[in-house]
Amino acid sequence: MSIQSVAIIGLGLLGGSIGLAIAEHAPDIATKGYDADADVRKKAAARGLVQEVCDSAEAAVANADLVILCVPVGAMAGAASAFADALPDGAIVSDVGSSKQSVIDDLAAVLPGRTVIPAHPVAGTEQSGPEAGFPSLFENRWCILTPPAGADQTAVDALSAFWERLGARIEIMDAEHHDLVLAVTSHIPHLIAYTIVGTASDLEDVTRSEVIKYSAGGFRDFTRIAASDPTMWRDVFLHNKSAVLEMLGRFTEDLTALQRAIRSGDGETLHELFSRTRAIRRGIIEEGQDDAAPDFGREH
Ligand SMILES: NC(=O)c1ccc[n+]([C@@H]2O[C@H](COP(=O)([O-])OP(=O)(O)OC[C@H]3O[C@@H](n4cnc5c(N)ncnc54)[C@H](O)[C@@H]3O)[C@@H](O)[C@H]2O)c1
Ligand SMILES: O=C(O)C(=O)C[C@]1(C(=O)O)C=C[C@@H](O)C=C1
Repeated sequence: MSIQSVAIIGLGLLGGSIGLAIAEHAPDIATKGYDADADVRKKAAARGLVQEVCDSAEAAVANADLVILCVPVGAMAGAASAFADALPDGAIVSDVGSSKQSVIDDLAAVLPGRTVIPAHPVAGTEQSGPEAGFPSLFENRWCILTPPAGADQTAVDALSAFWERLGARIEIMDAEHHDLVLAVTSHIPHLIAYTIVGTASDLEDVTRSEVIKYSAGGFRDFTRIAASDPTMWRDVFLHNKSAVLEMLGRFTEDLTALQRAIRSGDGETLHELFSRTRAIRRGIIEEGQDDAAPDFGREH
């Protein structure tokens, strides 16, 4: 089975990038798209993100052999219900959501008996919307597929081949493992970045001085991702709740140990940790992994 016709639901950063990447890397594939926001549809048409921008989700999926949901994880069920009755027989439904178990549960409920193969391209930026997409977003990036137990292998192979055409590297993982790994490598870093910007900003009120204005390079490097879309990230934390809370617990314990070391003047502990983590971070850069996802380890 090879993918000939793709419908993209949600034409923001991810949906737009998929449309542009298909046009560049797989121009034989036909593309249609739909977004719930009329203004986004207008901008998507103007930028040519897909060949045809439709006025309904049902029109977009007619004749599609792959439908990709590119909406916030909290909107997946609603977006899929809108086209459920028009989905062609045999079509694969996938998504790009940043958490996976909740998407599997939500799509199984609204698309019973249909072929659903969730995916997560681990590639993005702090930008969002129809102006933000670009065709090289997925090149040399991981795309993690989390097929549910008993998933149709032909569909998994077809979806893998599709993402490979866009330049991605494929990893197959179970959804629970995905959600734990991404909690620590992506979700908690965003939470910390959002928090520290809020803390620094609140400090301006206390000190009556312009803390953010004088923020140094470290703060700026570290907080780029705090400019990310609030709806997307609200949904990630609400839908990957247990994995985030588990990893946040571990992180908090490590942070508390450092707090203790600072309070007690334990320089040895601080130096040992900073040396170890510097080597790990430098290793990521030297191995050329800086632009790709970390090594997730293989469970399969
Ligand atoms: N931004 C990233 O770095 C990144 C990376 C990988 C995966 N993701 C995931 O990709 C998905 C999309 O993120 P994005 O960055 O493209 O967001 P975005 O805000 O740029 O685009 C999302 C679009 O979905 C539309 N939408 C919302 N509800 C809809 C509905 N019911 N039907 C149709 N359209 C609807 C919105 O109008 C918006 O245009 C999210 O699930 C996110 O977790 C994001
Ligand atoms: O580079 C960024 O700006 C991102 O936040 C991208 C990023 C990440 O955390 O790596 C964000 C969310 C995703 O689901 C995948 C990628």
